[in-house]
Amino acid sequence: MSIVRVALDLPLLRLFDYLAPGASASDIGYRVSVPFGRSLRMGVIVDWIATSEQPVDKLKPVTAILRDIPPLPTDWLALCEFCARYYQAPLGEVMAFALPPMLRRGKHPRPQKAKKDLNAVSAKHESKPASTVCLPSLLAAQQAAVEQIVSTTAFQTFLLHGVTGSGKTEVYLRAIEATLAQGRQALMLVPEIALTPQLESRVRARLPHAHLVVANSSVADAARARGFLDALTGNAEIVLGTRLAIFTPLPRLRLIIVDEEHDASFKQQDGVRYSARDLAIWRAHQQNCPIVLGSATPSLESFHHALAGRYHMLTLPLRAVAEAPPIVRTIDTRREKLQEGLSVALINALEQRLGRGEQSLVFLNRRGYAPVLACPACGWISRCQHCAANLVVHLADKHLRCHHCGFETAIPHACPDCGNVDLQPFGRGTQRLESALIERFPQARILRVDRDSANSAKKWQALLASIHAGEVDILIGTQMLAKGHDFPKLTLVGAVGADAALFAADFRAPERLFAQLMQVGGRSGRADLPGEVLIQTEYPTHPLYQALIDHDYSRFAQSQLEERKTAGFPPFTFQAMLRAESRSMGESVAFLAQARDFALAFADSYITLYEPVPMRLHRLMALERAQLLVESDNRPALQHFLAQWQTALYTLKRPRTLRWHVDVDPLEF
Ligand SMILES: Nc1ncnc2c1ncn2[C@@H]1O[C@H](COP(=O)(O)OP(=O)(O)OP(=O)(O)O)[C@@H](O)[C@H]1O
Ligand SMILES: [Zn+2]
Repeated sequence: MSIVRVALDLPLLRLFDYLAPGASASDIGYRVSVPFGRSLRMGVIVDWIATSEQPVDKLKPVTAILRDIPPLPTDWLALCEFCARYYQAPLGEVMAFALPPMLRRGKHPRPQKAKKDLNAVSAKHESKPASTVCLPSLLAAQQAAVEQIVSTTAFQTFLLHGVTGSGKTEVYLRAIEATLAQGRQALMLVPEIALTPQLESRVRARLPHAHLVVANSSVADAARARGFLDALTGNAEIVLGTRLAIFTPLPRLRLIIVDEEHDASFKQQDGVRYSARDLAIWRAHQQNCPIVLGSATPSLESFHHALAGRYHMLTLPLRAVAEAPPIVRTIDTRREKLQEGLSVALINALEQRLGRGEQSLVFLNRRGYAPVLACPACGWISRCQHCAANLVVHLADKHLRCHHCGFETAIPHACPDCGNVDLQPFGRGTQRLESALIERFPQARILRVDRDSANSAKKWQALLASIHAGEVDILIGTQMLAKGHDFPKLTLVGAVGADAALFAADFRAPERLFAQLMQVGGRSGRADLPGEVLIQTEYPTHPLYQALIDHDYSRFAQSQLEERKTAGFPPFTFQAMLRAESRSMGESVAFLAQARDFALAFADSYITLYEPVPMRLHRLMALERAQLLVESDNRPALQHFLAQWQTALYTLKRPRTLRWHVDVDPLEF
C-alpha cells in the first residue's frame, strides 16, 4: 500500500491517512488536496507509510498531490512539528499558519518576469564590500561583537546588550554581510511591521546586490508567496520580517538575528500562540548556527540565561555617535498643579528646544483624547456594551471607541442616564495632550503619532518623512514612536503618565515600563546634540526611575530577577494558561474546573494547578473569559503534562459555544 499521512488545518490533534498510489517518500513535504467530509481540503504530506491503523477500505484516495512548487523541506516540517508540540497546537493548524496564504490555498504565484539584473546572482558581494557605501569604522566593542559572531560556526545564542544608539544594527549588518560572503542565508526578525521599511532600506543601502525578501502580513499575497519560494529554493539571501518570518524555509541558513528581542510582539496572542524569538533559538539549534538576540533592555528571561552562562553576552556600553547617553531626570509632580498634565519644568524644556530649533517628543502611551467619559451628576461612565472596558473618548472624530473590540458610537450630547449635558472626559490620552500643546505653543509645528494618526503604512511613512525633513517641532507619540527610530534633531523626550504602570497587577509591567522609557529616552540626542529625558512622576525616588537615571539596566534587571525568584515567577518557573470563553462566566469557569479535576488525576508533584479565575478583561466581544494557570519549575515535566492534558481536553464535555485554548509561556494575564 502507498499511503500518505496528511496534516489538515483542523482543530484536531490527529493526522489523516489517504491512499496515494504511485506516491513515494519523496512526496513528503508536498501540499496535497484531499476529500474531507463533503468538500476538498488542502494539507501537507508529512509522512509516507505502507500500512495505516485505519482499515484500508475506509481510506479515501488523495485528489491531487501538488508538485508545482518544491516540497517543503524536512527541517521546515520539523520546525512546525516542534512548534505544534511545544505550543500544544494541531500540526495542521501550525502548517496552515506557517505557509503564505496563497500557498496554503493550493495556489502558487505566477513566476515573475526576470528583473533586470537587480538580483543578478553574479556580481555580488565578492571580497570587497559594496564600494559606494562608506563604512563607519567600528568601535572596539562593536568590532569585538562582530568578530565573535562571525567566527562562530556552531549553535550559540548571543545576547547583544547595547544601549540605545550603540550601533547594534551596524553589528547585524556586518554579521549578515559575512554570512552572505560565505554564500549562506540570514534571517532577521523585527517586532513590528512599522520597523521593516527603514531597516530594509538600511540593508539595501549596505548590500545593494543581495537578494532580500521582506516577510510580514502587510506584504501582498503573491509577493509573499514568491518571497517564501525564493527563500525555499535558496535564491533569497536575506529574509527580513516580523514574527511570522520564522517559518520561512531557508536551506542555507547560517545566521539568525532577533532585534528588540524583549518585545512582546514576538509572541502571537491568538491562533497558534508561539514565540518567534523562542522558536528562533530552537531553529538556530536545529541548523547548528549562531543566533543574536539584540536589545537595549533584554527580556529578563534572556538576561537570566546570559547571567547563567547559557547565552553569551556581548555588550555595547557606549553610543556610537553621541558623546554621552541622554541625561535622565525625574520631575516631581507631587506638589505641583499641572497645566493640562504638563509640569512647568517640562513646558520650559519644550520652550527651550523651540527656541533652539530642536525637536522634542512627549511620550504618552495612551491614545485617544481621554480614557473615559463620565457624568459628574449621576456617575454614569462610558462602558463598552460588549467588553468589560471603558469606551475611550476620541474627540478628533467625535466618537467613543472600545480599544478592545472596536465598537464605536457618537459622543452623546447628554448623559444617557440623567440627561445632564455637562459630560466630562476623565484622564488624558495623546489627542488631549496634543490640544494642550497646540494651545500652549501656538507657533510650534506639532505632530501626533499613534495608531489613529498612522493607521496605514502610507500615512506612517508620510509622518516619518515629515519628522526627518525637520517639519516638526514637537512630537506626541505612543510606544509606536519609541522603537528603532533615529531622529537627529530630537534632543528632548518628556514622559507623562508613566506612573500608572508602576503598580499594575501584571508582574511584567515594571519590566515593560523600564524598556519603554529606556527606548523612548534613547530617541533623544542621537546625533551631535546632547539629549535630555524628563519623566513626570509622583514617585521620583522609585528604584525603577533611579535605575533609568543611572542608565543601569543591569541593576534594575537583577533586582527584578530577585523579586521574581522570591515570588516564584518566570524565568524561575514555567507557566501555561488554559483559557475558556463562552456566553456565561459560570460556563467558562465550570469548564476550567472540570479540566482541573481531570488533570489532578495524572498531574505529578511537579505540577501546580491553580483555581480557575475570571480574566482581567473578563468580557471581550460579549464573551465571558476565565483562565487557569498551570505552573512548574521543570519545563519537561510541564510539557509532558500539557501533552496528556491537551488530549484529554478535547474529550471534555462543553457547551457548544464554549471555546478554549492553551497558551504556553503566556505573556498576557
Ligand atoms: N562605528 C560607528 N561609527 C559611526 N557611526 C556609527 C557607528 N555605528 C553606528 N553608527 C551610527 O550610529 C547611529 C545608531 O546606530 P544604530 O542605529 O546601529 O544603533 P542601534 O543600537 O541599533 O540603535 P537603537 O537600538 O537605539 O535603535 C546610526 O546613525 C549609525 O549609522
Ligand atoms: Zn468592546
